[in-house]
Amino acid sequence: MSFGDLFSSEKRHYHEAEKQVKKILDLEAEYADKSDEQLQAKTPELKARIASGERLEKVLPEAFATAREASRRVLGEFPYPVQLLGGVLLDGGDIAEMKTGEGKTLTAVMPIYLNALEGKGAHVVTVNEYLASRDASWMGEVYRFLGLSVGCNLHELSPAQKREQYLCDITYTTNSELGFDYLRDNMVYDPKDRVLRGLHYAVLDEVDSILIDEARTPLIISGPGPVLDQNYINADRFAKSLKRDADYTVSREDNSVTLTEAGIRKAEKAFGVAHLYTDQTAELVHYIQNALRANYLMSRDVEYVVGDNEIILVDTFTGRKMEGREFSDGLHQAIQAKENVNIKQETVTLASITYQNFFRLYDKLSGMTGTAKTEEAEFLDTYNMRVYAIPTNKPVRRIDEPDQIFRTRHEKYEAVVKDIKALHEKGQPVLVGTVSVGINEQLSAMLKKEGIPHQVLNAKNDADEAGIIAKAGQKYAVTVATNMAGRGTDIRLGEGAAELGGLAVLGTERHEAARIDNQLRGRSGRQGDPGFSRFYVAMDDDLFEKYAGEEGQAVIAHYLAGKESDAQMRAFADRIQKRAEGLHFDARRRTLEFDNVLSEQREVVYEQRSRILDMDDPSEHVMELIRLKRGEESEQKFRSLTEDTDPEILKHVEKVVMLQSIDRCWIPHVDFMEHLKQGVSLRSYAQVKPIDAYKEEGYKRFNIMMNETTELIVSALMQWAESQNQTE
Ligand SMILES: Nc1ncnc2c1ncn2[C@@H]1O[C@H](COP(=O)(O)OP(=O)(O)OP(=O)(O)O)[C@@H](O)[C@H]1O
Repeated sequence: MSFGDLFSSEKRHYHEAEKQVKKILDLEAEYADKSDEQLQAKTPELKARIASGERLEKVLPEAFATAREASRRVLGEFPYPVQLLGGVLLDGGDIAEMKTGEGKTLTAVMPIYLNALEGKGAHVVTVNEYLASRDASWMGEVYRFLGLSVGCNLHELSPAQKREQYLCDITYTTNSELGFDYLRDNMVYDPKDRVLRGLHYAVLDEVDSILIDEARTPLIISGPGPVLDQNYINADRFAKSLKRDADYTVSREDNSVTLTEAGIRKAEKAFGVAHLYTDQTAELVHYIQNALRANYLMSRDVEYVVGDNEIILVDTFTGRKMEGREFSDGLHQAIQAKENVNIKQETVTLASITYQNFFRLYDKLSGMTGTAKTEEAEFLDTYNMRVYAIPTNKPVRRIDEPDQIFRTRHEKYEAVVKDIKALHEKGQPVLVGTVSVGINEQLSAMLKKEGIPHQVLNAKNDADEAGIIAKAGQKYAVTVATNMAGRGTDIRLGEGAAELGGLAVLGTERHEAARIDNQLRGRSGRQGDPGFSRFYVAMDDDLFEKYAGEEGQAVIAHYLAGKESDAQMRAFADRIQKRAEGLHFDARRRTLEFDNVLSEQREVVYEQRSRILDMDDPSEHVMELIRLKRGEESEQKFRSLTEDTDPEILKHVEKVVMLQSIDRCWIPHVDFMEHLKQGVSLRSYAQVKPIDAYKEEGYKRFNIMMNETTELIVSALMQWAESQNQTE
């Protein structure tokens, strides 16, 4: 599809949505005349029509008109036409960009009501639990009035309670709780322990936070790894018994230790294996290799020091200790064995998924936010969601001033404080945005010195902050907040504040994404309120130090020498911000590419697990595996061994054993992918080898594992059967 086509398809789509809005508006008077009972009767009626095959698109105007009228009666809020437009686009599986204070919470009610009528569950996903609970109880009144059930899924709930929430027609929850529930559901041993029932339709509130900002770090469930102490100790003992050059050689150039032929023979003898390098001995080789590296490449007090029963890494460039950091992939444990300190248990990743791949599992996904247009291409490319900018209910009156440019941060903060003081003296409310908590506190100290009373927020307590930020529009209020603080709460102007010019937003630094800057600006000027926003930029800001590069530093030097104008530096700041955005985009892309490898396999494994979980009688499957792997004779033997066992118990055991085998094969694979991802030189991995190479490697390993799975199932069952035989 060319851009031109895309553009016209978007226009067509938008046009269709407008037509739907008109239909909803046409129903306004008719629905206003209905009694409560008549309005409530629409729910079963529409449900039945959808169940008998009527298309959602067809039912939409009536469903929206119903929810709209119910909102008026229950909440006293009647959705504006622009909210209807936003709602229709949400139903279409796209992103509605609606400015702060336009009433996104209410907008979502209509498409959620409509999609819940299908009876498969509709989810509203927010970024924190405070918002989920607030919106569930606030909007919940409308749904309940219309006869639908509403749940709120929170972290603290038990599986049984969670299940109850997900069984409601509509469920409010957070992105992380939802993702973890999905992963946990795929790790259960009894289908009754699952909490979710499919992923049907979701509206993501603050969709850019969820799908862009949080998309860099996947959701990971980890658990204790195998206890390996003895293996490390054995390998260490073996390594220490070797003689340099006779049994092993060291190459400092490529930082490696290699066993000689004699060394290999010794290893085979020491560990009782016929051949050291085979498929079955890979794990052993790994232990030996780590023990060799620990003993002959890593030097105490150079690469690490031994602390209070622990190994502490040393940065070999600066000589500084790196507390809390560890060598990966077993080397740390090998060094612990070498130095005879406690061997920490390893952790393994039991399951992981990126938000990208998780949310793509929904039949239909939509989202809303104040700021998405800047990331339009990524939304389309990654999620196949289009971004529509919804016009505001009233024209925006806020004035966005050009950035103020300073030579140094010091000068900048002095100017910020001076401006806050002036605004505060006349009573105009001020919201000061900072990128980091550190700056937040520094500014607060400066304000204290000036005797300016103020509130400080740094996204640590969502519920308290919502209360504070809601008051940021009062006369004389000065609020210093990090970007994320109190998100999702809109700021209404207090009495007399509009006459003073409305809320003043001062951004003390340009963020690494323009989108986040826009979010801050958008805090002011809601529903046609007056207000202004202004950013302060200094040449030694983090943004430039991190992303300007050499040529950028030259531009800055020019400016400092008086050779560039402020206007040129504004354009320069835009350019550097774009560069930062590009790099972050690349990072998300890479995370996703790694996860894509896992994703296809996750599908197979989770499906296999599900199939086993849902099996009434796994015996047939087990028999087939045995027949396949071991032949008729084993089958006979197995049957005779298990003949007297209670068939119900046998079924249960067979199931659990099969599930465990799948997990045992799957987990190291996930962990392997994690290693790749977390590897120090992730970037070099991606540069040196094309991603496809990893994919192939993944498949290869996976195939082996699937074969092993069958092996494991069979041998575990045989073992179990034999033990049964002995005890009887
Ligand atoms: N149609 C309406 N009529 C009257 N009040 C409304 C309407 N829609 C929303 N509101 C009110 O407007 C305020 C802002 O709503 P909401 O918090 O949903 O805004 P928002 O778009 O989500 O903003 P934010 O970006 O802060 O999340 C709320 O107090 C809500 O009650």
